[in-house]
Amino acid sequence: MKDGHAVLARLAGVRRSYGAIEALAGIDLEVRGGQMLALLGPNGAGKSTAVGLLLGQGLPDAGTVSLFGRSPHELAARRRVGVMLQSAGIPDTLKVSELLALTRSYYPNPRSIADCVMLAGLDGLLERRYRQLSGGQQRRVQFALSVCGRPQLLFLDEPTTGMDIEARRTLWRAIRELVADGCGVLLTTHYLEEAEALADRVAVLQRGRLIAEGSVEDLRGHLVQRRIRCLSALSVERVSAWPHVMQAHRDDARLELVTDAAEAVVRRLLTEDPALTGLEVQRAGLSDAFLELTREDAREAA
Ligand SMILES: Nc1ncnc2c1ncn2[C@@H]1O[C@H](COP(=O)(O)OP(=O)(O)OP(=O)(O)O)[C@@H](O)[C@H]1O
Repeated sequence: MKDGHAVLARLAGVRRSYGAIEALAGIDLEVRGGQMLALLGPNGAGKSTAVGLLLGQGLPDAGTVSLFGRSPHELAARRRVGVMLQSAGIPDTLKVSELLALTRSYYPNPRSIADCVMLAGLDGLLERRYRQLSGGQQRRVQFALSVCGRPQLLFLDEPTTGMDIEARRTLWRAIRELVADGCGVLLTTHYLEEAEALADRVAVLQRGRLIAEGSVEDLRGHLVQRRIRCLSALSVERVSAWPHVMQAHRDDARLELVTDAAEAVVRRLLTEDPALTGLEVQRAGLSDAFLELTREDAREAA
């Protein structure tokens, strides 16, 4: 099953406009086997347009789109793909077992029902009608349907929306197993925590352009900022005037600072307030990096 990290899907120099709206302004993107790429971006950034082109919905105005080295319009390429989209269009009067049987019948070498039940956590749901399931249970069935054909490439659009913590953990475990087994995954999500937990690579789209791409670590590395929290009587006005303090605010007794020179600022805090307690220094997470990247890009555009 494994063949290194071969490119399974590629967008090269892709442009796509809807009338005057440029949804994709020339992007290059690759999804590789055995890896998860998380595609992030604010609303309207062009994520669905990019995924749609890879699924053979429409054609780019310029550039090339390929799936397994073929056109996404070829059935042979699409057969190797699994899709879990938000708008699932599932015949909802059918039982879960019937939905699985129907979907499995489209594929030459489907997973067994038992495997699907285990992967997606469908215990006890097979004889229930789809429309009588809770939102989170329906998402699990959608996941099972997307993987039952043993796809080599899986598209997941906000897969854990509406799931409780336990169901989300089960799904994350299943996705990790698939990736370890060589499957390539393209995840689009607004849950940065999910991208942080699962993705090997992250690409950030904004206004149709790719503004950052790399590992979660690379993106975090973009940020030199640290967040310092402590219990201190020092005033916000006073610490705001110190070099390298970029933001300061107070929440009751708690003082919170953002700085690009944490060590120097911590030293000064301790010197100027020997009574200081509860010191915490936090590294920025993916969500901080994402916010800063998109803000920076918006500033440049303005
Ligand atoms: N069929 C369409 N007709 C006209 N404009 C469209 C169409 N589809 C998308 N757009 C526009 O193209 C841009 C990119 O939309 P797209 O749906 O790809 O963004 P997205 O990143 O998936 O957003 P979201 O996070 O809100 O789902 C938006 O400005 C959107 O309004």
